[in-house]
Amino acid sequence: MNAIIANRLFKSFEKGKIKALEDISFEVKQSELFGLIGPDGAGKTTLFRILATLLLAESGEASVDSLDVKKDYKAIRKRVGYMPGKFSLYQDLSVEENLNFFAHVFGTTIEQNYHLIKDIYQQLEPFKTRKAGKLSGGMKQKLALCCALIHEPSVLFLDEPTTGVDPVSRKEFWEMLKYLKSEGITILVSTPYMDEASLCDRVALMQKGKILDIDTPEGIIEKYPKKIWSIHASNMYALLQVARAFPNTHTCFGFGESHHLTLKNDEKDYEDFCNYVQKHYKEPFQIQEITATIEDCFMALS
Ligand SMILES: Nc1ncnc2c1ncn2[C@@H]1O[C@H](COP(=O)(O)OP(=O)(O)OP(=O)(O)O)[C@@H](O)[C@H]1O
Repeated sequence: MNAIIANRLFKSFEKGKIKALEDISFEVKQSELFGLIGPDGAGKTTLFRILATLLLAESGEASVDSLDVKKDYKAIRKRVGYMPGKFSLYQDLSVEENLNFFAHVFGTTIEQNYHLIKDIYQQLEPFKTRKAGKLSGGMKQKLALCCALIHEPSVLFLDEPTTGVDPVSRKEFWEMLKYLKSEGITILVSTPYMDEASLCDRVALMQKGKILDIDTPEGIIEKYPKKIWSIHASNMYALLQVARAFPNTHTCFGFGESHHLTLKNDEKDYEDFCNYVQKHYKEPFQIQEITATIEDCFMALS
């Protein structure tokens, strides 16, 4: 069964000048961990706001748990946990006060749904009297997740929950999401970090209000259309200049500690490329065929 359906959603701002969403359609199955992957301005927040019934689309339909976002907005709000990207907590309230506040709004108590938040809450408990504004980034995100879960939602909307969070907390956060999924909760999560795509069941790659592709992370990688190589040398900048000057270079981008290279005619150009670099870069360099990452796929699609 589909827990979320978006069908041909359009939304623009400033009298149509900014097209935030253009023909967005996708479905998320029950208990699926579905990622919206895309850079700033892709339209992720706008999409969350429409699905969370906080904003109306110009056209198109959407439903959450088979309820219509327009007609049934009150019922949807009771079933959905929404963690907005911009901070959702009351900075001057303590950890415990924030949780109690959200529980009270939804007519429940911390005790009633403790099983869902137990693992995260135990990490927060030593700081329960600390004001939310004084927590670290990772702790704030954990508290915000607890607050979004307090009424035992069937669907969770998490807008960039790991942005600005340290790598250890990011890892813990994703482990928590896996647990929540195993509890039957459907999760729609957005992230600008391409490496987090592999942690989702399926992802939609988004850019400038459009969906470029929807698939499992493995499916997206399998569809990558070209051979790809990683190149490395002591002077990475000079290597990039030379690699880009080779007439049959298709793309060459800096990628962490190496550059990722594609050639117009794939392996047919490989030898000529190596000879060209040897001639113009003059110093030793390493080249190795690799499997594309989600980021490579994103670049190829955009
Ligand atoms: N209320 C608004 N008024 C005008 N433009 C808006 C409004 N909300 C969003 N936009 C614009 O719509 C586009 C999509 O924005 P959105 O916030 O949905 O993207 P995003 O993928 O969530 O990126 P970010 O992480 O920057 O929020 C952007 O160009 C943004 O500037």
